[in-house]
Amino acid sequence: MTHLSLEQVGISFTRAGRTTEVLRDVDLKIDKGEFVSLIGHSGCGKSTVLNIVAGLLKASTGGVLLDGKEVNSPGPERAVVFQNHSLLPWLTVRENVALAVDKVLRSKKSRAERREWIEHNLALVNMTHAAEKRPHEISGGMKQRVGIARALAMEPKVLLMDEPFGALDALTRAHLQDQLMEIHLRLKNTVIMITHDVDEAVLLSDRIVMMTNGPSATIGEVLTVPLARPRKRLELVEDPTYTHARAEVLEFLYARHAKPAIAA
Ligand SMILES: Nc1ncnc2c1ncn2[C@@H]1O[C@H](COP(=O)(O)OP(=O)(O)OP(=O)(O)O)[C@@H](O)[C@H]1O
Repeated sequence: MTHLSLEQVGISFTRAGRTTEVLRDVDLKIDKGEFVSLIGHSGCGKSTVLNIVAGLLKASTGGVLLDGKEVNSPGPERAVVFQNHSLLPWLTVRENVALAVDKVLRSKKSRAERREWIEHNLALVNMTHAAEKRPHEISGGMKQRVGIARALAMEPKVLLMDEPFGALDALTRAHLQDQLMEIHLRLKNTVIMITHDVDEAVLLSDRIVMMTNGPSATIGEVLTVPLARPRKRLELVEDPTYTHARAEVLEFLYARHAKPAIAA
């Protein structure tokens, strides 16, 4: 059975009496453990797709199935990491992770097991040393790492990431991409990640889902990235499979589906 399935997903929004169809017939099947990126021009509807999978928005047509069950509300089996960390500022790093763990795993793990699980997830993103700090005392990259730890600590079936590294400088971003690849290799979570960064999409993904421009946006093409794992960014720079995949995505975005305003 397909793990996660988007079936004929469509959505329209009505604003001031005008209805716009943002998504139409979005069909996608994702296997357990797959890392899928969503890429497309700004405003095409990537976050809307993710929010429908998260259960934060309801599709106007079609729907989403996770392990055969229809998704119609948010749930801890679909954890979301946003671009701008959403940590509670008055809690420490450890308390932020603990809040999610205590809420979601109270009935599954004893108090001692939960304490251990919190430490395990902080260690997974190398944040043990800063566990007592509050969000304003740590860098943007560290906050994103805590956000990822908090999401992973909920033991989600699917990790949904909306431009998780978009606000970070290039070096921090590369570091977190490497960490995410390592975590994914170890835990084999199913991931859907939105990105605007073509290299990030190729480096991290098993498949890259490329969306057409809206309104009525849909999936234009899906590119499989047949690169073995673990992947090493330095070794990939000159790998023909890597450069081919990169060129395919660039051609989709800037030739076949260029934004009308910037089309040559
Ligand atoms: N709740 C809403 N009500 C009305 N319109 C909405 C709503 N949510 C999204 N939209 C519209 O849907 C379209 C797609 O938005 P969305 O944020 O999904 O795009 P995106 O591809 O994620 O953009 P970006 O890359 O800039 O983040 C936009 O035109 C947006 O204005």
